[in-house]
Amino acid sequence: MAEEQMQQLRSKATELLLREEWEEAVLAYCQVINLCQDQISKTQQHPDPDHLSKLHRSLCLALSNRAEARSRLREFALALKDCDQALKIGSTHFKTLLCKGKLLLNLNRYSMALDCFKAALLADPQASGNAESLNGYLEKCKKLEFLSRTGAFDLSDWVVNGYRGKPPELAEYIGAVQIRKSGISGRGLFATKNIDAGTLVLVTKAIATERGILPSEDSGENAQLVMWKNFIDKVSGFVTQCPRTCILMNTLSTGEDEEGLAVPDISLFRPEAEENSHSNEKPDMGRILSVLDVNSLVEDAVSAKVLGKNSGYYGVGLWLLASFINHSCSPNARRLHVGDYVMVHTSRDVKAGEEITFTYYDALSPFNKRKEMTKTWGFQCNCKRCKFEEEMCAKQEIREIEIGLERGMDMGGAVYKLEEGMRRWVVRGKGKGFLRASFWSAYSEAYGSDKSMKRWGRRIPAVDAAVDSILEVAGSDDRLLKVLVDGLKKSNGVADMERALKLGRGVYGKAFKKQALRTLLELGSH
Ligand SMILES: C[S@@+](CC[C@H](N)C(=O)[O-])C[C@H]1O[C@@H](n2cnc3c(N)ncnc32)[C@H](O)[C@@H]1O
Repeated sequence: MAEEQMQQLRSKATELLLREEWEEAVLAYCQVINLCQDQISKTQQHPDPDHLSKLHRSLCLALSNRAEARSRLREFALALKDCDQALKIGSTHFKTLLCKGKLLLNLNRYSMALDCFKAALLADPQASGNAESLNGYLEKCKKLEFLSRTGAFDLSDWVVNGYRGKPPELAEYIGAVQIRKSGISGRGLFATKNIDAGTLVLVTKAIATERGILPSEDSGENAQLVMWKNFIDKVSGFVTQCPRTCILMNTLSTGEDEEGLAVPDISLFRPEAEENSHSNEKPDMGRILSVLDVNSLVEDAVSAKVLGKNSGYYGVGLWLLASFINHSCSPNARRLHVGDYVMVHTSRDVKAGEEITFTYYDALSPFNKRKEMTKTWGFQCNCKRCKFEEEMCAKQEIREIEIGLERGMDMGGAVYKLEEGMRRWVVRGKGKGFLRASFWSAYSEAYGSDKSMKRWGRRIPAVDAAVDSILEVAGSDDRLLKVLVDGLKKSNGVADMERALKLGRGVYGKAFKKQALRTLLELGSH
């Protein structure tokens, strides 16, 4: 009687699994598992000595199938628990090892996933007819584990081929950085050694992203609200399913009392970090909302580039480790979005011990405008440039230039007035770069206008000198790059190509060979 019932339940569960009705399949397998466990506890009374091992086999398979269904529902933690329980019964159960490997791979735990796939191959060298896919997983794990260890990403072919096909496989990577207390606010990310411009400091996959095309009516505000709601749902769903993500989310700032926050060890964010699944940290919805408010990033921002399929969309996401990067108006890093990954690289040379920063808003704008923008972000910028410019911007001439620019003043004249002012106020070194960055729009317009250059060209600095001084304090930026690239195009590439490529590396990072970088800069292949 019980055997018949078991048979029926098993058939029903298998059918649901085959029909890919995952939620129903989970429920059906729960019944099979309960029945198996119940029978196992009563087996002493059974006449057939093989009965117990049969029941164990059934239980192992049911747990394995429930794990598969749960993994499709993205209930990763529960699926992993099922796998572990199944492997306790049959440590070489092929299907379970394969499922566990895939789950670990999904959670970016490459070495552990590799161990599972290797064990699966050992358990069944024919891979139950799945040899091709098992070998595929083994290769993928090895490659991702290598990338994660070395950071040797290369997106060149994909770029040169016009982003055709899927973006290349990326992996979690942490470069020469650590989390420390920051002089800017709370915690920040710091270089542990000297780093060249364009070097990757981290690559990480989003906890969740939400993308859409914003309609032009009401400037897409309603669509943005709907997206934001979907995004919150995705994040909270994932945090509820995955205890590790919950623990990591709880290390992020809510914007309140940042000075009192603990400094987590960066190794916590490494893919091979110990799982502390016994932790009973629970997601708190109010906290999640504040964390998202403070740490979410918009893909298409001034300090970012979006490559490939997601470039036509408005996208928002949460990338855990990137959330420790503070804003500076004198940034030294930028980010690149590829699929659900963010790649953060330095945009100028960085010294050991220096804080890694990018801009949350446009750093090539005047102090007062930046001050307004920080208000929408809910903080007051404490960076060195703001401290310097706060004093400078009290000067009457600077105010006059700001007002003049708003009223359509001749840009060459504005640049001349600022340069004269800096000479009189004895502004030196970085100070010049700071103020030129603030009024970059005037400089770029003046340099781009023949009329303006005819009148002011001899009295204002050469374009190279202005660009260099801004680069030194604000790192590479598209707009600085554009001036150089336009110059290169005008001179048919006779001008300094190496210099443009160096700047290009600051904007795009070093994951591109020369030819790909030229494609990105739209310079063809000279
Ligand atoms: C994404 S978090 C950056 C990491 C954060 N400092 C922490 O300890 O987790 C953003 C928050 O950091 C603070 N912050 C970032 N840049 C800042 C700056 N330049 N000046 C003042 N506060 C800043 C603000 O409180 C902001 O809401």
